[in-house]
Amino acid sequence: MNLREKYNIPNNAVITIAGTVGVGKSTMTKSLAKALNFRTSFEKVDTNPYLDKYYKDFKKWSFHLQIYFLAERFKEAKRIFEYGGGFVQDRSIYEDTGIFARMQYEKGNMTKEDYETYTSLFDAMVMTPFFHHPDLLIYLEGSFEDILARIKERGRPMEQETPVEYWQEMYERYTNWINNFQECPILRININDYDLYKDESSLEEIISKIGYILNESKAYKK
Ligand SMILES: Nc1ncnc2c1ncn2[C@@H]1O[C@H](COP(=O)(O)OP(=O)(O)O)[C@@H](O)[C@H]1O
Ligand SMILES: Nc1ncnc2c1ncn2[C@H]1C[C@H](O)[C@@H](COP(=O)(O)O)O1
Repeated sequence: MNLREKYNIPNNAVITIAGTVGVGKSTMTKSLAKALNFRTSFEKVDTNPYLDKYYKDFKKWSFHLQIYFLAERFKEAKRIFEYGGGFVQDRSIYEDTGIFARMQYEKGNMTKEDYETYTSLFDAMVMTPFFHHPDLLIYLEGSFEDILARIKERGRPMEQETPVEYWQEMYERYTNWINNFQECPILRININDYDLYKDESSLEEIISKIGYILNESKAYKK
């Protein structure tokens, strides 16, 4: 019996991994999908035509980048829908709107008109049949110092050159955002409580919690 069956996780479940930049979403997405035999949905970073430019000039590129991410997330939502679920997704669409777009608008790096265009496009997209809330959002959290160390260790040049205040503000926004998040069930995991590299059993513990929450929320929906 595999771990998905052992913990009674439906094979059409959609699990989204959320959390600030560098916290460990992609690493968790890969490990979890492998253990559950699910497909993965990743963000495009290396082939993103705006990301480098965005980090160099937020004001000029914020709107372009948000539209790009929104289009990508929508295509992924459609792909997940067409497969009928069974996915682990690296970052949710809610973070694009609730964290990044909002932050750049509030900092004056996106005009009111651009922000309204962006949010109306988002609202129209989530009304389509392709878009479903995830069955579970796993929120990865840790201390700001630990997360900053991971950004440094990963070493993407554009992120190294970004002032630490950007990461600090994002960290604080994430803390507020998750405390008010209500779109789907949440599992909060502290990055000090597992080690996917050295301790394989820590993933099973996470999967058992996922199974518990998914089955609880299923019972609640009945
Ligand atoms: N469980 C972990 N223990 C130690 N280092 C980790 C762990 N998960 C991720 N990392 C490291 O942290 C950095 C950021 O991880 P990544 O998964 O790319 O984060 P994200 O997708 O949230 O930006 C990478 O260098 C990765 O190797
Ligand atoms: N919606 C977004 N706006 C701005 N920047 C974003 C958005 N979504 C992701 N990003 C950036 C942050 C990182 O530099 C890369 C990849 O994110 P990660 O959290 O490392 O997976 O894209």
